[in-house]
Amino acid sequence: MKRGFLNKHNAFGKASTQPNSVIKHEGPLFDLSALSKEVGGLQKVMDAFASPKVIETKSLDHPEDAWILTALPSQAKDATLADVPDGWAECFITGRAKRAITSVPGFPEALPLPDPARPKPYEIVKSPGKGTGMFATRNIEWGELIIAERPMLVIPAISQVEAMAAKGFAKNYTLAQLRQAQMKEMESTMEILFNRMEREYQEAYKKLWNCHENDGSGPLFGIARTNGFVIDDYNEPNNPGDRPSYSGIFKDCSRINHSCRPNADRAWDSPTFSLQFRACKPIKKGEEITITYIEGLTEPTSNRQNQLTSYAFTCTCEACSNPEISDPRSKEIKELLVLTAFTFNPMKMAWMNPRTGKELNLGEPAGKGKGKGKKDMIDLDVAATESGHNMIEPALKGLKLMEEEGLHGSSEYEYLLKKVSQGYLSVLEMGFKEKDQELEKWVKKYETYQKYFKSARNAESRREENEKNKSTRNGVDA
Ligand SMILES: C[S@@+](CC[C@H](N)C(=O)[O-])C[C@H]1O[C@@H](n2cnc3c(N)ncnc32)[C@H](O)[C@@H]1O
Repeated sequence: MKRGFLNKHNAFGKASTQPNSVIKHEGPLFDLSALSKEVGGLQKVMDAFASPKVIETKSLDHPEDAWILTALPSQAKDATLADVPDGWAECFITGRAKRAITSVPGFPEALPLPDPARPKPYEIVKSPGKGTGMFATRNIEWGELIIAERPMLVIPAISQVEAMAAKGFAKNYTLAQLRQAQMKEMESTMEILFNRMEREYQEAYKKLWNCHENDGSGPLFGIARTNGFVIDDYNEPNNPGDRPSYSGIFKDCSRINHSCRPNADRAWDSPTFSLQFRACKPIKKGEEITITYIEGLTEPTSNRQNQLTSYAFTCTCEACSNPEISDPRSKEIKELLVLTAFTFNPMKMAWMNPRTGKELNLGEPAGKGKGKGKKDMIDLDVAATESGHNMIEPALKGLKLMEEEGLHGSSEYEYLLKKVSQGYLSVLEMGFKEKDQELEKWVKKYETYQKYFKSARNAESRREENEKNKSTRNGVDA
């Protein structure tokens, strides 16, 4: 892949951070309706595409739907990274998102240091066959914070760009024209954002990988599409399917390569305005630090490879290199995950899929007791005991298989830890005192997992907290 091509681009002028002034788009972002009437479509008139019209404003209070360019956390004019080592992001966001970001309690908190007593745990160096990557400079423990980093840029995620474009462009555009116009428009906005970036960030940005060089993305937007991490907060209401609306591009985090059996996990933390990565397996000095770029790590190898096509590489991780071992094991894990998701409904005396509300045809619930008979007298206690027993066995098996498969950093692993703990809790409540130690062991494991991997503060943690408060208020055990 060609590198260094960006140096020639005329967008890379003098660095000018404009921290306290806000640049606002004037009029609709994607109104190219006049051009769409041209015979031959937009292709013919690429140079005539409207560039975003921007006006400077000192106002800090913007209408909810206005698209603005702003630095967050805001900085003094001409601030440098030497003055503000935690950094800041040049953002292209709505007035609504800016309000949401800045109203998070504690914003902008200082970044946590990985471990002040120990040397920096990573370096960015060449990774054979993968360009550049992040490598451990010392042993890193399970759960340890590897890096907390603020984005250099925050821009609309691709699904949000599409939602905006669908609204703003003329109806008679073909899909290809629409895509072309989106790309052109985003590239123009990226040029303005880039020119606002601090000089050191500009240099780092230019060096990031671009796997969208030949699809019309434009050099700056191509880099953003290759290196963006979804920011799990501040969603726009017009984004279909409640998908994350924003994406962040990072100096170091964006260098982390993919593995289907990753050793690090990430979470967005709103008060510090940073993305945080923790080791989800012990990592040895010299080992590459990897994350997953895709969903569904228990999917078959071919599905995972398909999901990676937009990144233009073929994964060669342990699982992708040994599909004959990995695929059947992953299939079994998936089945166990489905099984443990079922709950026993004592009113119906049946196992229910909580998502579909349908009964599972498993036969009788396992275990001893009078609840075994389908039409027996309904006995909530017995049903709960059996539900616990039934949950423990598949969950333990799933955990073991996940460890063998190298998936013990995944959210499914946490889910199974919870299921085992719940299982032991329910059998203990029924008087099986000998299970006390087992319960303690698994609850401790689950809580330790949560302490590290659920420590970030974002929309998800707020939602979980609300649900917990709601169920406590209703007198239900949280
Ligand atoms: C976000 S960048 C990661 C950093 C990048 N390697 C670099 O040099 O800056 C994503 C790109 O890295 C490369 N990459 C990531 N994971 C890889 C892997 N497992 N094998 C080969 N290439 C990989 C691909 O080119 C991908 O498009």
